[in-house]
Amino acid sequence: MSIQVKQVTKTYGIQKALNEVSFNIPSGEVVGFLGPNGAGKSTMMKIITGYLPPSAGEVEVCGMNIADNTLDIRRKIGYLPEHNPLYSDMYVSEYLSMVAGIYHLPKPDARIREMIGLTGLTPEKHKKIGALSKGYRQRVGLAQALLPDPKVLILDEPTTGLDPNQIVDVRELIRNIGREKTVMLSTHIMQEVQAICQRVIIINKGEIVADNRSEQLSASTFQNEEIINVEFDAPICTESLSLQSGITGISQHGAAHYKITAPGDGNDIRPVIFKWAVENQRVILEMNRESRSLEEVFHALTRSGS
Ligand SMILES: Nc1ncnc2c1ncn2[C@@H]1O[C@H](COP(=O)(O)OP(=O)(O)OP(=O)(O)O)[C@@H](O)[C@H]1O
Repeated sequence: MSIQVKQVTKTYGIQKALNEVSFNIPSGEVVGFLGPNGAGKSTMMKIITGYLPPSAGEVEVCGMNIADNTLDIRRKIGYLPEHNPLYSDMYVSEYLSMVAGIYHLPKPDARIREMIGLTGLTPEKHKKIGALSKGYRQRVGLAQALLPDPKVLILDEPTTGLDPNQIVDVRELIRNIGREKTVMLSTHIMQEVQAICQRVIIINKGEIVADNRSEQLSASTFQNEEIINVEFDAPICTESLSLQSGITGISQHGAAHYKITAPGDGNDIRPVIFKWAVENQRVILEMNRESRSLEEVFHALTRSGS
């Protein structure tokens, strides 16, 4: 197991930022850590990387307890904090040399060249960091996080503030890195999770509210409801259809287009709709199960009051 978080609580004065949070991340998994503002994402990431101690609970990274092995663990973790702290007066190569020195890397020049290539910094490597665009500064942050060849990469909102082209590039970079390393990334962007992550953990008000494979999250969240979209050849009598067993609701969307709801109990409602259409001389032009977007899942799990 790469990361084991056991019953972690963190309080800042009277503010409880994390409340008995537990999860495990196996080696090689790319996990999206989602939550609204103030949910506790950055706090959790700072605790995993050893920059903040938990108030209670334990964290193990690569089998080592963070409280007893903070320095060893920092060598195993690459960390890109939310506000990527860089020295704007340093040149890209100079900054990466300094980071390599901190880690006592055996062949720093070769490794720096490799990371500059991997993160696409080659055309900008002779510039001062202060002269770089935000996207390239983010790449410098990723390059420093990757320099010691960490087993685990923790990325706090890695694409925030980037333009759409830079977002695509940095996502592609993270996807490639995720083939070899355990990656945990926080984000507010749902498409980012769908594009990069195999698994999603959603945190709200300091507590985990969902933890599932990306593709299963929707079904597990909306397990008590299924929606079928049906387009008939002409408007139908909804009262008649709603009397069929298993149908809990019908709403009209367009001339002959309906959303039909049924309990998500594993019973397929589509044959019932089909049979009703035949008996009532209606033709079904299109029928499909609606898949809920990750946005809807996020909203359902984290809207205020939940
Ligand atoms: N140093 C601190 N002192 C006091 N309270 C803090 C401190 N750091 C964070 N908090 C509080 O803890 C809670 C969790 O904050 P955290 O930064 O972990 O959330 P987040 O999910 O990363 O939010 P965002 O998406 O806005 O970055 C918030 O209510 C925040 O105000």
